[in-house]
Amino acid sequence: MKFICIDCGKESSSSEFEYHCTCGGLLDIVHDFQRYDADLLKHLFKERLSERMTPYASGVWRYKELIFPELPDNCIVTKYEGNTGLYTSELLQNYTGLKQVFVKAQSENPSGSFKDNGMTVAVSHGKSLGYKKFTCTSTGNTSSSLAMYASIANADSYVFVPDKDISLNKVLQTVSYGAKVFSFVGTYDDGIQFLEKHSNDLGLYVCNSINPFRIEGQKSIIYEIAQYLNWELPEWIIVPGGALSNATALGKGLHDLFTLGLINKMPRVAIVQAEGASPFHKMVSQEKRELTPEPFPYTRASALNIGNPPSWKKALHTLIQTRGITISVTDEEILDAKAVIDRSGIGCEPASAATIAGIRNLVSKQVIDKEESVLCILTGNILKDTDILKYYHLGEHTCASFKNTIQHSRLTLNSIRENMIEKK
Ligand SMILES: N[C@@H](CCOP(=O)(O)O)C(=O)O
Repeated sequence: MKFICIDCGKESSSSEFEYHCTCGGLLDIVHDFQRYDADLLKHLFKERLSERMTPYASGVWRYKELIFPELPDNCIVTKYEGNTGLYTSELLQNYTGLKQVFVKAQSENPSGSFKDNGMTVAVSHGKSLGYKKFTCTSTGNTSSSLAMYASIANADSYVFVPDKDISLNKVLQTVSYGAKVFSFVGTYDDGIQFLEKHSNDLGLYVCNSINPFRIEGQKSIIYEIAQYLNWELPEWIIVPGGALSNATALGKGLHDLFTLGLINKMPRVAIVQAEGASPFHKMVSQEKRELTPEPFPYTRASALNIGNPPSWKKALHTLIQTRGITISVTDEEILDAKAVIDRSGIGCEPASAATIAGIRNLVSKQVIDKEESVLCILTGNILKDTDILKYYHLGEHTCASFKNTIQHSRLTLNSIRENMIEKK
């Protein structure tokens, strides 16, 4: 394994682990895949599906050879993450206008978000280097995931969360797993800059997605999708875009699968941002070469409250290699799409629903054809943000196409029953 700077191309070896190159660019991990044969890999990954309670039962470590082959098994910190469901529903088909629409529910991960796929690898790497103190800045999913794995590794976690516009549920989850949580004035972007400057002095191992091991782990999401679908991917894969680690890992995973001959066609990728936090979409749609940070990002999909996504260059690479596109959607579109995902029995946090909202939009503009097959990645669990559920179902939200109101009345159970019999 080697580290290559995505800006200047400088190579460094795995013994000199840093998050950045000396030029300031982010690092990418490059493996030697020459030695692998596609059929042997398929066979190995299939055999491991019958593992139980071993690291290889994990939907991440099943693919260890493609993620972190050098890691000794006794350093693996796992909660058997991955192995999440792939679903479709008639409601989603009707809502998007597509005949074939799948969702991959990373929301079913142990801490309730896709971050677990990357976090198991980052914390395992940190452990292998002897770290006992882990850190991140977060809108709440990264922090919950880190806090959970750090506790399993018998280590400490120090988490920095913005003091507003994030979900309290996620902060409470983080605290409950045992993290020391610091609430600060500023955004995720300020937190990243702080950690980039000070984590080394503080002896902290950073678990945000500027850490390339996070990206290696998150690649497993598309590996798993490909394996479930017998190594034939849909024509489109859609992801929400905040810090852009999801889009980065997707592009890298697709590149691996294609290079190894595990798939023979690249799907197209669409990255969906929330209108109030869409610096990447603006850059792409205006054909600019540099991202202009947004100092005050705001969306109700709080996981996407990011104005200066650190991985934008890596995500741009994903777009280039997949003939990908970007789009932004309003909070209203996100919440209506979320209601449909929830009503389908799948459920998700608001950020995830940006995908379905994006698809609906792209289908109506005929960018995605109704006959094409589409899959989107759901990032977080329905209970990650209960304030939004209250707002949508009990509040003043009026434009919901699936408004699912709770019957509020002072009726006795008997009179409710009589009412129901009458309506039958
Ligand atoms: N929504 C994320 C923010 C991005 O975090 P990172 O792990 O990609 O650095 C969160 O849950 O914090």
